[in-house]
Amino acid sequence: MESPAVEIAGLVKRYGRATAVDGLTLTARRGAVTAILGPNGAGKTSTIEICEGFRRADGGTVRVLGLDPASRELRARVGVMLQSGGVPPAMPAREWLRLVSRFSARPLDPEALLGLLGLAEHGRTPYRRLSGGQQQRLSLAAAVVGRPELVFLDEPTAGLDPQARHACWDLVRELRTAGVSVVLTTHYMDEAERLADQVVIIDHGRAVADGSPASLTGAERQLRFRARPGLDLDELLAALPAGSAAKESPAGHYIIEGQVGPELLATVTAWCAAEGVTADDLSIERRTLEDVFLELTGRELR
Ligand SMILES: Nc1ncnc2c1ncn2[C@@H]1O[C@H](COP(=O)(O)OP(=O)(O)OP(=O)(O)O)[C@@H](O)[C@H]1O
Repeated sequence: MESPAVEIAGLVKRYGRATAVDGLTLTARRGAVTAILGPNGAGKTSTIEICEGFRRADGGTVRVLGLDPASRELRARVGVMLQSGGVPPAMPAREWLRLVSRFSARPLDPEALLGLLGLAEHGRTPYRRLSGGQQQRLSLAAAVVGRPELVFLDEPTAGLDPQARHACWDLVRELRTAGVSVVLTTHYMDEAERLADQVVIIDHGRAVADGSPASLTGAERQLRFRARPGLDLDELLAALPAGSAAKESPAGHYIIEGQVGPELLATVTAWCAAEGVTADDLSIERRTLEDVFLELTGRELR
């Protein structure tokens, strides 16, 4: 049987006395997009860098395409998006991409990639004169130009404008269609929800949730509205059908769960009217990945 794209079991990474990754276990499937989410400092970059062979683990096992991450064989098979670029400052964008493509036996067309990522007009611009977002797109192009089997993308769309973000998403979808495995980290929940086949949420260096976006958010719908903070939810609950739940999170934002149908909707609006409360932005929605993320990882800043 073909080995998974990435298989991590009981991974531990320490920096001095601090434990950044604390027994992380996850499997990223071949040909799928796996998104690793987690608050700042959760251990995402440490994990990715261990998979890329840039850092050593202090415990546990990591297999990338069935091999040790340090294996030389992986260099030609794995694409890595470097945050700092690793590009000589005076190197024009097109020349860099062409140079990187020559390391591969079957590269993608550098010109097509430049076009896809909106860099065609900047092909002659030295790397140091590209904007931050353009440099980032060039790093993304360089990670995939060698037609790798697996790509690691650490926050590929951080700081990109909406157009560039959509172009990046299109590229990731094209990679998946071509059978490439993609492992990415992101702080954008909508990005994970749109792109990922599998989402792994990590917190304090451990996986706290793992599954498809739909399985994590569930099928249940919620009724949401905004109103003045501090409504008496016990009183509201007493009026709702049995089995309902109500919470205020954050202040002034109300979420009602249960059998969300006409009866519940009518009861909530009637109760609000009786209280003299206007329910703003009333909507019926499924839980979002952001809801799940905040429930699992809390609201404290890291
Ligand atoms: N080289 C290092 N030396 C010491 N501590 C480090 C080093 N790299 C990371 N850490 C610490 O390890 C923890 C995990 O960092 P890591 O960069 O893996 O988190 P992350 O999930 O990628 O965070 P972010 O979302 O902010 O990028 C943090 O507390 C960080 O301060």
